[in-house]
Amino acid sequence: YNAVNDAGSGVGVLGDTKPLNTYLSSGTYYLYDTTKAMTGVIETRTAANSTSLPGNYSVDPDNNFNATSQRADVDAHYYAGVVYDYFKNTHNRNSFDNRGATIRSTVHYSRNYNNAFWNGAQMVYGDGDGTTFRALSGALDVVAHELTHAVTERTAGLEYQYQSGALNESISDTFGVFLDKKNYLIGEDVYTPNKAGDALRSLSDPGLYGQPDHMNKYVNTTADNGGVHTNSGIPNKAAYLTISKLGTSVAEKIYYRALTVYLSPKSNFKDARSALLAAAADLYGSGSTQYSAVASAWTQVGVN
Ligand SMILES: CCCCC[C@H](S)C(=O)N[C@@H](Cc1ccccc1)C(=O)N[C@@H](C)C(=O)O
Ligand SMILES: [Zn+2]
Repeated sequence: YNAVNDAGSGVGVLGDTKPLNTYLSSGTYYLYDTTKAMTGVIETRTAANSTSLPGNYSVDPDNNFNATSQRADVDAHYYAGVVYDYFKNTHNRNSFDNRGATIRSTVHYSRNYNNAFWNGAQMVYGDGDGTTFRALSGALDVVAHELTHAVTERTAGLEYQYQSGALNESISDTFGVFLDKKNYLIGEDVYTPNKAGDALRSLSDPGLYGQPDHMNKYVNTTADNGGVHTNSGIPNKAAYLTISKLGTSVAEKIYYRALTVYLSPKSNFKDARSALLAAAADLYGSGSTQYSAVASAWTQVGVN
């Protein structure tokens, strides 16, 4: 695309000011980013607390998106650009389809909606109820989580249930940590705004938030598509052990190669171990320290 961008600015969910790539048309500024080397654009819309998607474009008369009601829009737009840049610059992937597809986000979905999701076509964010969550697009790891679901859907296609679903969830959390490097927590910037220091999940200690961190604690349930948000703690712990040992820049190459070359729709945790080992072998050799670090991580969570 690379059309002219009308650089705007905005205030995000946490009250921080950030630059925005916007588009001027007939005297109105749109959250419509044409600056990326992609066929499509990055566009942000609002459902205005309805559940109808995709909703209308987020607009502003003076290119300063600083109204309180625009904070979720600002962060969804800005962080979508950050995640686009990450996949392009770090993994040479051009959007979730690797063909420059438009990245569409809709904020203000429903009322007091304590969640965010990828619906197969776009990202969708709730505002939270102000107690459990504040607007979910306010966290980079949430945006990375959701956009990674799109990448997973176009590559491994991990079925969203039982072990393949927990793996799907874990891949999204893991790339959330690859993007939001400040810690191994997930959702901390938007979870329980009135309570400091907690998070929705922890990769370093899944047990802190009620998740298993070893196969012998796997939860057999039909709830939540077979416990995909619970059992993700096991591959999440393996990811933590891998990242803390090898560093982000090595770990993210192993994970991206496993996701795009070796994992498939019905892959379970054991298949994930094999996929990550195969990727590590391709990248660093089967006798490498990287390879043995991956093997050790999965052995430590009881997946051999
Ligand atoms: C609509 C049904 C729910 C779909 C699940 C989406 S992909 C999901 O996993 N959402 C994340 C949102 C998130 C991500 C990172 C940090 C905080 C919150 C999620 O973990 N949702 C939890 C609350 C859940 O659905 O149990
Ligand atoms: Zn998810």
